[in-house]
Amino acid sequence: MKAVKSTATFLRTYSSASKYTYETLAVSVPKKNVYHVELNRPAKLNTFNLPLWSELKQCFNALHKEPECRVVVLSGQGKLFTAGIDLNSLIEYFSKANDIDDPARRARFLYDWMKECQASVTSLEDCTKPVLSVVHGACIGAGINLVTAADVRYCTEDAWFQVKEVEVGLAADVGVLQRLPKVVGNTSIARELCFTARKFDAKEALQIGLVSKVLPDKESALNHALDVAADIASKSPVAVQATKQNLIYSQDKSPKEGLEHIALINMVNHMGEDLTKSAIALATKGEKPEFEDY
Ligand SMILES: CCC/C=C/C=C/C(=O)SCCNC(=O)CCNC(=O)[C@H](O)C(C)(C)COP(=O)(O)OP(=O)(O)OC[C@H]1O[C@@H](n2cnc3c(N)ncnc32)[C@H](O)[C@@H]1OP(=O)(O)O
Repeated sequence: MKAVKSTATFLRTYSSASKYTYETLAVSVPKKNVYHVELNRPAKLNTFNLPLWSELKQCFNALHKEPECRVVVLSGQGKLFTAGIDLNSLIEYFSKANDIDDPARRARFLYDWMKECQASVTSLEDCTKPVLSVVHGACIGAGINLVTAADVRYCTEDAWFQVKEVEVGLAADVGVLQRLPKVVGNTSIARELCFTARKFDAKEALQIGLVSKVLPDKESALNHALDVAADIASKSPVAVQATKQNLIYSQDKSPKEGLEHIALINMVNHMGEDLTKSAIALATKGEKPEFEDY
């Protein structure tokens, strides 16, 4: 089994990651054009405090614009992927809201916070680079909202999942209710998991289609994700990113609308060099082409 290289080695090799420095996230570039974003609050089980919500959005917005980034692998440092929202920050936030006497202003304060947290999760979809997520240990509450906004999910044999919000007394509000039914393509199981908040394991996650592969441990799961990411990164970034844009767009549109969307994107992209390069290489059985950053 290949070992995962240390972050220091990656940073030496691909120095552009040093631009991306955060309090709650670690960003490295383990392979050419592959960025690795790690939730980095291991002592607090990578729980979502205010800086993490905000930095996730900043990071994915920045990677969206980073020409050298073609694929993102998302994982968590420490013993598990994430234990969900930081309950202390949740309590602190509600106590701040309760200090606002006027109901209209209190409601606006709560609304604005929810919208910020939603935007943080949705930044994975807004980023046109494919996001491959790797869950190990546990993925609770906000975590399952997050990974359902990723393009691909892998997990380890020891992983478990929980849409825990109803146990915390709230209806999940950062994406899982909207995305999980589509991700698993089965509203009955999605609703059961959201209503009961029961834990489910890696085997069930694979069986319902939440994850596409279960790997023995974190090292093999990360290596697998990085290999898939490197394969995607070797392809035309113009083609890959248009594919993601259209898959996301088509999720809640008719085939006709989705087809119109891809026709509009491709009428521009078909004039680009990547199509010609790829077609010539395939037709002549030539070498795999290299593509410019995008
Ligand atoms: C508008 C936004 C809306 C978003 C909503 C999102 C909702 C949710 O995410 S609901 C889910 C909330 N999360 C939980 O209920 C999980 C709570 N944690 C646990 O059940 C256990 O910690 C767990 C089973 C994950 C792991 O247990 P273990 O025995 O291995 O570790 P612990 O000793 O419990 O935890 C280690 C330290 O982490 C702190 N911690 C764990 N979870 C949270 C959390 N959710 N919020 C804040 N802090 C957490 C725990 O207190 C320990 O800290 P310390 O005592 O300082 O070592």
